Amino acid sequence: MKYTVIIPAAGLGTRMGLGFNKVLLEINGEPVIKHTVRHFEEDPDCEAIHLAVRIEETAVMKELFSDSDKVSGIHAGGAERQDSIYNALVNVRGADYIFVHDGARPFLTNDVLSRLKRKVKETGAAICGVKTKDTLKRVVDGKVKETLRRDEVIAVHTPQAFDCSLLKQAYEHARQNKLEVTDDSMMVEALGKEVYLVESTYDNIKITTSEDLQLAHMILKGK
Ligand SMILES: Nc1ccn([C@@H]2O[C@H](COP(=O)(O)OP(=O)(O)OP(=O)(O)O)[C@@H](O)[C@H]2O)c(=O)n1
Ligand SMILES: O=P(O)(O)OC[C@@H](O)[C@@H](O)[C@@H](O)CO
Repeated sequence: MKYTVIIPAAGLGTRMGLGFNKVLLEINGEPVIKHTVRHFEEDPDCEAIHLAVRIEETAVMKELFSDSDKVSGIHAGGAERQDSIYNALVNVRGADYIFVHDGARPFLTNDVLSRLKRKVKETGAAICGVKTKDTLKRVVDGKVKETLRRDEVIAVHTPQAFDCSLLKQAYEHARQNKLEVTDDSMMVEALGKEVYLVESTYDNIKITTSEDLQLAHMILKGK
């Protein structure tokens, strides 16, 4: 199967507190976004890579990927992650499948990618995630309302993989209905479509806060 990947990288990285976009932070001598994009550069099934970037960072991103044949679109990001992805998505043509992967998740593995490819081919909508290790409770105003059934709860990661026409339909529907989402699956779920889960790895972290950076260095050391 062949696919196109959209990588949103147009955040501010506010929770990292660096004062600049965390995807440009160097780990192991290279910006996070370079590590992330490499997984798709090296995957023969990935035909094209589309990035959504902050307008002020367009030049630096173009420079970072100037030697890439696969990075075929660098698009202006939007106010929210979903706006950034939309701006890239409307420019994707001729793809059967679209994968969406956070620019801030640099530790994807080939096994996770392979599982997603198999599942999306079979079903049209596949996401990845891991079982949670802690007990999970729903808490409102500091008071426990309920304990969730852990066998029914998953911490969801990216990539998330979809049939191209389904994802485009889901994004248009979300825009028309002003849906605010935190992942792409939520838009497809809103259409009433089934989304299937495959296993991710605990290392497939999103670099979000400064603790994640320490974790990132440990993951790299272990590789
Ligand atoms: N308007 C936005 C917001 C986020 N992202 C991207 O979406 C991914 C996941 O988002 P998140 O971890 O929330 O990143 P930031 O928005 O940068 O972080 P923060 O919320 O702390 O500012 C990141 O690769 C980020 O660059 C994006 O492309 N456009
Ligand atoms: O923290 P935010 O809500 O900005 O972004 C979260 C998303 O990136 C996240 O839901 C996916 O990576 C899937 O976990």
